[in-house]
Amino acid sequence: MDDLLRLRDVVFRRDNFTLRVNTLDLQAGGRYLLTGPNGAGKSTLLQLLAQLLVPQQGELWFAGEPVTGPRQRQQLRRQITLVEQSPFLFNGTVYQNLAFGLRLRDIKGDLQRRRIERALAAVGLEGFESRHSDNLSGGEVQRVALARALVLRPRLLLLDEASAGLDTEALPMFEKLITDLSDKGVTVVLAGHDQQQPRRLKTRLLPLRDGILTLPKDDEKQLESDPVPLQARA
Ligand SMILES: Nc1ncnc2c1ncn2[C@@H]1O[C@H](COP(=O)(O)OP(=O)(O)OP(=O)(O)O)[C@@H](O)[C@H]1O
Repeated sequence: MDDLLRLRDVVFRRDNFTLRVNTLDLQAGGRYLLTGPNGAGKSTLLQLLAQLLVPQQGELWFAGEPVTGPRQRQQLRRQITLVEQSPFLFNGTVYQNLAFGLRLRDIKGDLQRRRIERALAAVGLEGFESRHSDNLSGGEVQRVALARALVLRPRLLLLDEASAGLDTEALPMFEKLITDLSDKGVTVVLAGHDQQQPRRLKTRLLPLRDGILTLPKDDEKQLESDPVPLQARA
C-alpha cells in the first residue's frame, strides 16, 4: 500500500505541552488507533494531521508531495476531515448541517441530496434530514457529525473519540462503516480508549504518552496483544 501521509521529526509546542513524532507513515486504506491516557496529545496529533495546527519543526508529505505553505494546507483540508471529540452542529436542520461543506465544494441539487441521504443511511439515521440540531441526543449528534464528514468523501478521515457516545446497536454499525471505508481506500485514524477496538477493527496502534508517539516494533504482533506501547522503533 502507498503512504498517504508521512511525518518526519515533527515537533509541535503549545504552552507546557510538546508533541513529538519521529516517524509516522499512514497508508492509503490503513486503519489506525491512537491510544494514550488523558492529555497524552491524541487530539493535538489529530489536529496536526488535519492540517489545523502547524508544527514548529519537521516535515510532512501528503500523497508524495511535501506539505509546505498555508495555501497547500488549505487545499489539503478538502481531502482530510476531522470529526471532533465534542462535535458542534450549527443551529439548523440536519440537512443544512450536512449541506454546508458540500455547498462550499459547489455540490448542489440532486447530487447534494443523494449524497446526504446516503451518508445519513450509512450512520443509521435515514429520514433525519429535517430534524433540528437542537433536538438530537448526544449519540445522534455524533452520528450526524460522522455523516457530515462522510458526505465530503475525504481521503483521510480522523475521528476523535467518535464511538464514545454510541450505544450497543450503533457501535457495530460504526465499526463496519470504518472497515468498509478503509476497504475503499480511505485512511482512517481513530482516537479512543476502547481497549477491545484494536482487536475488533484490526487497527494498527499509534500509542502516545506524554506527547511522544512510540510506534510498536512489530505492528502485526501488536494486533494480537494489548494496546500498550512495548518498544520504541529505533
Ligand atoms: N487549545 C489548547 N490550548 C492549550 N493547551 C491545550 C489545548 N488543547 C489541549 N491542550 C493541552 O495539550 C495537552 C494534550 O491535550 P490533548 O487534548 O491533545 O490530549 P488527549 O490525548 O486528546 O486527551 P483526552 O484523552 O483527554 O482527550 C494537554 O496538556 C492539554 O491540556
